[in-house]
Amino acid sequence: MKRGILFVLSGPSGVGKGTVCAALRGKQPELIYSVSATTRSPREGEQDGVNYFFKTREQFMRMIEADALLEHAEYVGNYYGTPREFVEKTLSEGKDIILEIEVQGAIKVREKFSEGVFIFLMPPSLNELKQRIVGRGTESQATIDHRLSVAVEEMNLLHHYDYAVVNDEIDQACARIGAIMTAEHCKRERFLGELFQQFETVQTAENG
Ligand SMILES: Nc1nc2c(ncn2[C@@H]2O[C@H](COP(=O)(O)OP(=O)(O)O)[C@@H](O)[C@H]2O)c(=O)[nH]1
Ligand SMILES: Nc1ncnc2c1ncn2[C@@H]1O[C@H](COP(=O)(O)OP(=O)(O)O)[C@@H](O)[C@H]1O
Repeated sequence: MKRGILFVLSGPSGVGKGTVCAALRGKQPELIYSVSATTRSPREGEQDGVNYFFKTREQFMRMIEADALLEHAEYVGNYYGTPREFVEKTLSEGKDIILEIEVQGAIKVREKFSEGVFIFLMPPSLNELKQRIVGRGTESQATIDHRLSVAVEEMNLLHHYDYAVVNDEIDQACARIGAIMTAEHCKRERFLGELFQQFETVQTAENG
């Protein structure tokens, strides 16, 4: 059976990964989303099992020991990780999956899934990135400062990715990601091999 494609959407905090992913959900209903585990406390309105699987540090450490995470990373004082089994099951069922994760984790996933498609979401400018982190209003000033300094370092990791997408307007960013997904499907279409064989058979018969 044809395997699904693993897409990884990454980029600095505040660039709009969550917003773009939520918009993509509406536009690409067949795409499956990986729900991460985290030790971060839930924000208002976040639900366990929907936004994240919220774990204590002990529970998270047990998941690491049991090799239940495809990758994990510490980010601004909390742990985040991708549950392995769900990703592997989805891909083996021939469905595409998208991981919305920070850059260290994305680089670790690349080591295991070199055939994955890695997309780096870029802010239109550093100033706009600052505005988005502050404007979201979910973090304390100290966390905002920490996230901003991490974001500047994260921008240097762009070369690890297959594509860079600027998130200027949400709809446009989604359209660019949709175009990448279509192109990656075209690259991998296995039926093209069969089709080609049919032509070859006809050609051989005609020539013979
Ligand atoms: N490595 C890794 N990063 C993750 C995972 N899940 C979420 N993240 C990233 O962790 C960072 C912090 O996430 P969060 O606290 O929800 O804040 P926000 O995404 O910036 O609103 C973001 O860059 C997320 O994309 C994961 O499973 N693994
Ligand atoms: N294209 C955009 N234009 C303007 N604001 C945006 C855009 N994308 C995201 N935002 C805003 O930026 C803030 C950070 O977005 P979020 O999706 O939480 O980022 P991330 O998941 O990368 O940390 C949110 O307040 C969101 O509404």
